[in-house]
Amino acid sequence: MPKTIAEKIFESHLVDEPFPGTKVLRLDVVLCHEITTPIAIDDLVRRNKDRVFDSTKIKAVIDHVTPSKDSKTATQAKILRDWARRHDIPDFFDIGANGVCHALFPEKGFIRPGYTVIMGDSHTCTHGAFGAFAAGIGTTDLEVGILKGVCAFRQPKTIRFNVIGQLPTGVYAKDVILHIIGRIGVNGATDRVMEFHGDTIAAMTMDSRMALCNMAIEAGGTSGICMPDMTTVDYLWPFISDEFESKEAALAEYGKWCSDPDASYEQVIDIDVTNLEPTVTFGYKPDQVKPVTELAGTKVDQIYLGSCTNGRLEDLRIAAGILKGKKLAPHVRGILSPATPKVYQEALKEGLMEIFMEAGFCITNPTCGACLGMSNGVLAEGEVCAATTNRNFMGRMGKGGMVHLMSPATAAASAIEGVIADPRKYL
Ligand SMILES: CC(C)[C@H](C(=O)O)[C@@H](O)C(=O)O
Ligand code: SF4
Repeated sequence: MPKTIAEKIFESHLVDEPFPGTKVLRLDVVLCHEITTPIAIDDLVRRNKDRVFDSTKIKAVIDHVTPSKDSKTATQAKILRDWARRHDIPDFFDIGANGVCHALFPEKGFIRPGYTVIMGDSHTCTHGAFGAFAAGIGTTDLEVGILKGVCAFRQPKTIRFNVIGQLPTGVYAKDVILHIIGRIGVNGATDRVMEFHGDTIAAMTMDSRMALCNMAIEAGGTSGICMPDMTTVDYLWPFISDEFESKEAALAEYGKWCSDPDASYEQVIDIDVTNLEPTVTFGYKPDQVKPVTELAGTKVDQIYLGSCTNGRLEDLRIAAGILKGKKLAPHVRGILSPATPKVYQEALKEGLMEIFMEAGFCITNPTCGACLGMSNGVLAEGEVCAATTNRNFMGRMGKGGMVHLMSPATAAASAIEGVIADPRKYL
């Protein structure tokens, strides 16, 4: 019987089916950060179950608030740090080596096609860019995952998105996903896998595919998934070259995880991007989107470049390309949080950081930072931020603050003008 990628992954990882439709899957990796994991750790300790199923399959990072800003966040970091040391978790990333989880873990080669991945974080769907089934889960599931290396899921239904056409100049993966969310709504894919196909996706880099899959959850999606292809293999090659004789051999193996051409879907949605415009949110829900031309001129106080959506090297290159030789508008603050130390270093080497600094940006260490309004750029009441992040909920970046989600290009153009601006005139 033809199968979708999620069906193949479910079948190959099935451990138990305690109730019809509820599948207990073996986990390939359990990812952890310092906001949600300490709650699970404390509970496991309290119940005398302070164990881990396999320390090599657990990856942990302090990323949300780092360096810690107060006693509470310092304690959260300490609980995670002590736990990682206690259990000899080899892949633990502390200050100096840390970065935003959904950028750092793929960059380290921890995610592979066909994997099952969980994390106590809603943007875990990002990792589906590699052809993995990756889902954000709650504390109880995280505890079970840490302890037993399994997680129970309902067999998800899949919505297939056929994305076709060449992206116009100034239009990126972020615009595509904002457009999709705008079209199907914040509940449009609730409890569904969002499968991305088509020549537009095939032409995307892994950085772009991660930006795309990252926001599946903003439409309610459990996981966003792209089919593994040569782009996936190229990205992973430094980590897998010992396992395969050639890239073609790796592709042959990973290609097994692609959905069968005649697999059945709950829904198929066709998206032609040929005439897509740079897209920006205007409200407090990620599905409230408009073409940038309709929002151009909206005054902003802060520009934020970063996050697990758009804090990768490709994003910094795009923004720097627009900002080169230009300055921030006088009334605007610019904050850049590179997603990982590697992104930071590469951007330095390429001269991108100089461009940002010359433009007047403040560059922070790699962190979630302002994205969730906990540090490094919280907005004051009534302030407006043009952000490359993924959530515009009321108060997300600070009480009474307003967030407009957009691509790094649109954010860079807005930085120059001090109002939401169309990036196409700079390209
Ligand atoms: C802190 C964490 C639980 C949260 C999430 O799961 O999404 C955060 O990453 C966010 O983006 O709001
Ligand atoms: S960058 Fe933002 S959205 Fe991503 S994990 Fe961190 S807080 Fe959540």
